[in-house]
Amino acid sequence: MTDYSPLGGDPTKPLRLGTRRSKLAMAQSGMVADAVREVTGRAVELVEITTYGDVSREHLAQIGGTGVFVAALREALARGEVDFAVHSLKDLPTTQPEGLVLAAVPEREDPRDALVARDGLTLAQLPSGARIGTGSPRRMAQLNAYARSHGLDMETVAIRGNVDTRIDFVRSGELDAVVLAAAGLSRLGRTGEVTDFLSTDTVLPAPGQGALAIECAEDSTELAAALAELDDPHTRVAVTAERALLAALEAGCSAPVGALADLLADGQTVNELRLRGVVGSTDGTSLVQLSITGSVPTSHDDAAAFGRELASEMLAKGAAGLMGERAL
Ligand SMILES: NCc1[nH]cc(CCC(=O)O)c1CC(=O)O
Repeated sequence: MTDYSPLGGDPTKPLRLGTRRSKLAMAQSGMVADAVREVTGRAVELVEITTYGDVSREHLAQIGGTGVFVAALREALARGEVDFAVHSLKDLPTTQPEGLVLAAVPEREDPRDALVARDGLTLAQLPSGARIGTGSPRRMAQLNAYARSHGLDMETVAIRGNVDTRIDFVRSGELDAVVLAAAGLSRLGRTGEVTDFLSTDTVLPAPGQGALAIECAEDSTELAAALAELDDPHTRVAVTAERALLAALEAGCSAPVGALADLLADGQTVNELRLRGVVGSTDGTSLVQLSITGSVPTSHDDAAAFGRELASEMLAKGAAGLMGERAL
């Protein structure tokens, strides 16, 4: 595919966007397709690709955690079957494979986790004995730590599945609440079902949560340049710092690691970046939670250094010992 340039050649040919087939992935890809049509003036067609993460009923962690949703899309890219692919950034492994580039990270949606509980309950209103469903060790660790510090007797229950499956646990009365990414619900037009947007002081999201990643082959230089118009520099800086933290902790997307970089503004001027990180045991008995603030990084390397610095401070406080239980 060395001299294959999707933006050159026949302009009547649609650009092929590789996507997972879940409702959420299709919604995300549809939004990106619209934006790409706008910036390129080209037709964009969605090519659905089934990934192992979509067909397996096993818990994500058991089938290898990091990257199960991503591998099949990348293979299709590498084989030249699609021109570009859209991923949820939080599902992307932190190492960039040879030959592929992260052409754009568009403006991030709400990064917070959201509670969908019975009877409109907020986290603070959940009664003792409440059962909360989540398959994420990161969410478990922080929810259990919250319960402990508030003297609440809550139980986190391991579940997995798509958005409908997870919300059905609440509808059916099997669970009192489930926790999902607010961004996913928003892209599906379902924020109305959220009963509480969880404060990032209580639950830090996964690194990159709420952001999308648009990836293409490195040698599709014209396409990469066109896609770069969809890049949001502030989001890019934030997620670069968050993912460098994750990488330096040597953790994957199923590790109990939360991170969020905020740009702090003084009036209209963005002048500082705050990066918060957390790692915890899933039972919530121990959490290492730290934050650093500094001037806004002006390069990819500076943003990554920001993440590595927080990681080394967390490791000095015992973070490594809390990631032993990879997965559930
Ligand atoms: N791990 C699955 C996954 N990957 C991305 C999202 C939501 C969208 C996003 O974070 O951008 C979800 C679902 C969830 O965590 O509820």
